[in-house]
Amino acid sequence: MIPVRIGHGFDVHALVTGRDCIIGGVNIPHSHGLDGHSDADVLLHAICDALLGAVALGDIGKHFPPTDMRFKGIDSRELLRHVVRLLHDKGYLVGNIDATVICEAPRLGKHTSQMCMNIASDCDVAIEQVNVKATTTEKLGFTGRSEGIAAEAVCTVYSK
Ligand SMILES: Nc1ccn([C@@H]2O[C@H](COP(=O)(O)O)[C@@H](O)[C@H]2O)c(=O)n1
Ligand SMILES: C[C@@]1(CO)OP(=O)(O)OP(=O)(O)OC[C@H]1O
Repeated sequence: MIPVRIGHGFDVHALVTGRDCIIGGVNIPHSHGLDGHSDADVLLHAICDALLGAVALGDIGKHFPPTDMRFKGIDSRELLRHVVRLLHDKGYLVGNIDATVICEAPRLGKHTSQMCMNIASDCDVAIEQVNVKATTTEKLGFTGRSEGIAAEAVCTVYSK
């Protein structure tokens, strides 16, 4: 068994009216929310993909197809906890997670510590093992025009 593995995840969701803006399990007050089959938590989806990638288990769409009504409106923290169980079943534990959310608005600085707490709890790790950052794209591109929000995540996992 490979003792340490890394994973990478990337996700994008469109910003629309009439939806909640849930990022890292935090419902952030904002004029627009994120569109998707689930609660569209772009950050948790990038983290799920990083963890799945680290243990070569495919991607989020393979495990939770967007055509499956069981996942309509689902809280992505449930998806993350399921992914962590799969990782444990494969004999691995989460090492650390570092993630970046990319958007002009909402401002995320005051919410990142709660996001880290949610992620650490769902991944069964200490808060020191999780980091969430935010950046803009200086008004450039689809994130710069606030058409959507992107997130990237990298993680390490290690064998039990
Ligand atoms: N949605 C965001 C974007 C950024 N921040 C914080 O602002 C800092 C500067 O952003 P730049 O895009 O100019 O690098 C960034 O480091 C974050 O701390 C934010 O809170 N919310
Ligand atoms: C999370 C899932 C669940 O059906 O739905 P979406 O909210 O559309 O999110 P996406 O990042 O496109 O990943 C696909 C699905 O697995």
